[in-house]
Amino acid sequence: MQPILEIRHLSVSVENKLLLKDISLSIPEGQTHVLFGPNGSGKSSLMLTLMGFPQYRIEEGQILFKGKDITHSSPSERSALGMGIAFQSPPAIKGLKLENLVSEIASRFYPEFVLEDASRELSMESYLHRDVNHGFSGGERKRSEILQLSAQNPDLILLDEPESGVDIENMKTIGEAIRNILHRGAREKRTKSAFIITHTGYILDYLAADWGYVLVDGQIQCENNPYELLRLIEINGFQFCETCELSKNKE
Ligand SMILES: Nc1ncnc2c1ncn2[C@@H]1O[C@H](COP(=O)(O)OP(=O)(O)OP(=O)(O)O)[C@@H](O)[C@H]1O
Repeated sequence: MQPILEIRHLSVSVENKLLLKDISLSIPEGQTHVLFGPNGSGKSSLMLTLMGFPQYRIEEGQILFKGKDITHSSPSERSALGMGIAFQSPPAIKGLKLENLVSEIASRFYPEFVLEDASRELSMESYLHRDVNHGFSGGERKRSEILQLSAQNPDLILLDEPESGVDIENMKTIGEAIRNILHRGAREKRTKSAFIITHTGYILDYLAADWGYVLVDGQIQCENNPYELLRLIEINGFQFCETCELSKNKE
């Protein structure tokens, strides 16, 4: 089956500093893959590169989405093709009501979206009239991000640390909402796909993750079952990658 996302030998720089080195991976349609790695290893940079943010300069390699070469496509072209992202630290937008933003997203991407149901699911009803993320707490910003993703209904969901700043109760709300987006329309076709950055792995309690990678210093050090990788990281830290038997990349 054709992968929904394929990254081939991708190297990326920001401000003349090489951040990502020779990254190759492939996410089959319907699968959820996970990206682990220490702070500053380049995880967010990879997500933002995938979404097409122009400050991330592609030095080498290719990104294919649904078989189409999107290496040089704009973020709006990528979202039109079915790619969506929830940021690690979503920005506030003064003067734009959350309800108007979400309705606009739904009208462009997913007209079947029912704002009332989705905002109830995420306990966001009382935030709809407020400016997007303005004065929102960390957890409220995350729920606002997932509401926007829900209205976009993308085929590939990029999630940058969905747990950060979220309490345990809200983690359940967010985890279940993400799972519902992934399974939406599952009767007609396969589950949607996701690529998720996580430090704690809490989100993995709500999703069935298929594969995981450990990124260290801009390179994928090893890859394998994500639950096993998380267990090893918890016990040994990221150093285990250097000698790990799980590595598929090593000669
Ligand atoms: N736009 C940018 N301009 C300058 N430096 C950048 C930019 N984006 C990323 N970097 C640098 O690239 C490195 C990797 O950052 P990145 O945010 O991708 O790491 P990360 O693995 O997501 O870290 P964390 O787990 O702390 O979120 C960092 O040293 C960061 O300062």
